[in-house]
Amino acid sequence: MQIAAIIVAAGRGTRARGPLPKQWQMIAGRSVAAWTLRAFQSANEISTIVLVVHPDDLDRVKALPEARGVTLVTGGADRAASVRAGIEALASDAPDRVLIHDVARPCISRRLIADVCAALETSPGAAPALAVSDALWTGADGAVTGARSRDGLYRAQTPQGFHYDAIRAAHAEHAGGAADDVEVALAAGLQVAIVPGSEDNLKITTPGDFARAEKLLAGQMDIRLGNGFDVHRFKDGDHVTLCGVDIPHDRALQGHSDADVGMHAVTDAIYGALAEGDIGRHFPPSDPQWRGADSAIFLRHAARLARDKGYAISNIDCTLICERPKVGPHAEKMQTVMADLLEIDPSRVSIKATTSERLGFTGREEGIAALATATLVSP
Ligand SMILES: Nc1ccn([C@@H]2O[C@H](COP(=O)(O)OP(=O)(O)OP(=O)(O)O)[C@@H](O)[C@H]2O)c(=O)n1
Ligand SMILES: C[C@](O)(CO)[C@H](O)COP(=O)(O)O
Repeated sequence: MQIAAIIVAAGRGTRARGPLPKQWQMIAGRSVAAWTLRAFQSANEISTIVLVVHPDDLDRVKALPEARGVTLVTGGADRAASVRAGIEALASDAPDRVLIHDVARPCISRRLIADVCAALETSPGAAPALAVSDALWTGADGAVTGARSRDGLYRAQTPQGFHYDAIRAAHAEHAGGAADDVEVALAAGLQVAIVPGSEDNLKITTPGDFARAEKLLAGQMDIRLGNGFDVHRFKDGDHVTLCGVDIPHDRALQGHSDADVGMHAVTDAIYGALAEGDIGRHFPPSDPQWRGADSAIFLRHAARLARDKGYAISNIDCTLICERPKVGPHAEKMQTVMADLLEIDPSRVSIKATTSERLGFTGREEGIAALATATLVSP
């Protein structure tokens, strides 16, 4: 079952005001768009993300680490046109289902995404909403002119989910002017199930909404720190592999796998932050299938585990401790290789080295040690 998410972000946020469109303004340490993307990136159900942006924002979005791996599409003159652009971008490799979400709802929870996906098992459309709980009036010129029943009235939220082919056809037929995709679906005769929404899933619309969203996101944030330490002794050989880079040397490192001591320390730091033990627990040295294994397997596994548990890797810092070989000339390549395996921006990966002033086992060149720290952030 392929479920895609379309995040519409091509609006100008005029009601929210501010120096930038609301999706590029910062709350709780990152942009509104980054928070929204992260929520969908950490949802296990979602396989593809399309971000629909304004043409003026393309450079800004390309510089956003959270936009890595996301399909970018330029939007249209109104929300519906932007949604259609997102839907058409998926057509060549059509998903089974699609969730359409406002970028301006950054406090969306993984729970709500999962609930909408689950409701699509039995309905061609599903969307979160909250029953209206205040009394409803009509008014004119600052005075109440009447009362209305609130029975059966709901406040609509996003993500609004649909079977892909059905919502694509519904949007293609619609004359325009719909407030949301549920309205488009209803016009095409699709049934839409109501999923209980959340007061926290607010849409940033006016300036006061930023503070409410900031409070919710700052409160939700779970920051985890892990450390890793590893040592491998030298043996005869002609190169060492450090942080995924082969470096010619007059010795090699001994180990059950490829003995990439730096990659092992980083992998253990991630497992540590997740309280998930260490490499030995996930890839027992007693198991012959890991003999000589490429350590990238271990690192990818740890990074995927972090994502599956809803964490983004915020940064990695690794120190290699050896007299030789010199790490400096290879550090940039190591940074790129590690960032690629971790699926994060290279600016979030630090690889450095030190000698131990010829003291101890590293000083006597009996082996290489590595020490790493990983910071994971949720949501
Ligand atoms: N041409 C448009 C207009 C809106 N949207 C998106 O639709 C969502 C809901 O719209 P709204 O909250 O009204 O955002 P803006 O149009 O940006 O705000 P405003 O109406 O205050 O200018 C937002 O995520 C917005 O970026 C879009 O993708 N393309
Ligand atoms: C889609 C929506 O968020 C559902 O509540 C809403 O209709 C968007 O309205 P806007 O006027 O475009 O902000």
